[in-house]
Amino acid sequence: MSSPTRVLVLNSGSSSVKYQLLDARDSGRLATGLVERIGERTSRLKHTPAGGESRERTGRIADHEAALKAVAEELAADGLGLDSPELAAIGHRVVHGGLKFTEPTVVDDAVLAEIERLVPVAPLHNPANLTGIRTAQALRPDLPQVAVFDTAFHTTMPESAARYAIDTETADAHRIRRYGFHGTSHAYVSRETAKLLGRSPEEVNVIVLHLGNGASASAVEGGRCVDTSMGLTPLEGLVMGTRSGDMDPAVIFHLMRVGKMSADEIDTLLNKRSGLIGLCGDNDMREIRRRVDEGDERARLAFDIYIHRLKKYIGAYYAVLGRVDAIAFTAGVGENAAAVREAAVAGLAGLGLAVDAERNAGRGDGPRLISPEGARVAVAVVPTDEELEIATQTYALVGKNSR
Ligand SMILES: Nc1ncnc2c1ncn2[C@@H]1O[C@H](COP(=O)(O)OP(=O)(O)O)[C@@H](O)[C@H]1O
Ligand SMILES: CC(=O)OP(=O)(O)O
Ligand SMILES: [Mg+2]
Repeated sequence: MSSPTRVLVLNSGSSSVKYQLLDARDSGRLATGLVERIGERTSRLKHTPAGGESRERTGRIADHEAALKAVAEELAADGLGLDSPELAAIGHRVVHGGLKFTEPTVVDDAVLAEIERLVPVAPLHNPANLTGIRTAQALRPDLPQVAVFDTAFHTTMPESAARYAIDTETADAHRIRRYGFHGTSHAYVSRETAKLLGRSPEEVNVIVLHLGNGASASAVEGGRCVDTSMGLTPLEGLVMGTRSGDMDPAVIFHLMRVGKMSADEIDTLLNKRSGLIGLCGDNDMREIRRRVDEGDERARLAFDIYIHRLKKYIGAYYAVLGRVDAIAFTAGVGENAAAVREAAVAGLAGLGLAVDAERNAGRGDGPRLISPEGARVAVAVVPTDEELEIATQTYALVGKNSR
């Protein structure tokens, strides 16, 4: 038999698991799916086999281990079970890899220990990633498990961008620096943007705006990341669905001293009850736009704060790069919310930035330009595909190791 070519990719979030089974030879998808609201009574698993009808399971799925077992059952029902000899590896998105992991890595006990050590700086993400890996190991102990790190793409940032201006000894003692996240997406989208322009990644400077529930911006110079908006943890930077992004760090001391809140309470406040949901009670951009259109003032202000921050990062990264060839909008909000894209570049004609209203309102599956004909800077919608990128990297590593 020829060597196996299929890769199962697991993207385990704090309360969700996204997965895809792909054939690495042709990037073809055999099945995709999502488990949402893990741990709640209203959990939902949606499984879609390639070319077939989607199936749904509802009802409580207690934890990530149960979620993965349910995923394995759904795959088995399509004859794509984890016991398949055609499976070459399982690829995992791991959010925090610190500075150690600059490349995709086959998981062993030392790698697991390092991911565990980084839990305090990625408390929403790394624990779920670990459970995903351990459950997959238990289901297929013979298969290579490959970790693909969100932080890897950002390890090229110069020290001037990566360091905070705090006491160096203290920073070094606690490994405090800016790591950046969503790197797999920033890498993929910046390359796809170059392709859209008909140029090689080395030739172009791109600002990537990854706007999902978590959101981050990056400045990519000739294919290398030179700055990004998330820092030690995925809390810094843009306004997000439930996270505050940038603010004066003294807000924390004030809440401790005057608000009598504990560190854990403030952590929860800033990570889970801030951002759009803290500002207006909704974190879904569709709902916020609907409310704005109805004249809701709180939703309007939340939207304006979100856009103001985004615009500041566009300006900052324009300055960091000096020359910008393209701005790429990606992830759930970036790919779908025309109103966000329009507002983010409104008034920036002086920087060569504009969107064409008709192009911006249009839809399409692949990467597309939304700037006017002949614009100095291309503005584009470039769908991200973290799962495909993880599968490609996983297969490249496993293939290399087996040769
Ligand atoms: N049609 C749409 N219009 C506006 N926003 C959308 C649309 N579809 C999805 N979104 C936004 O995308 C977000 C999810 O993005 P996604 O990249 O899937 O996030 P994550 O990977 O962090 O879960 C949702 O919270 C929602 O606000
Ligand atoms: C790192 C991060 O914020 O990831 P997500 O957007 O999936 O929450
Ligand atoms: Mg995401």
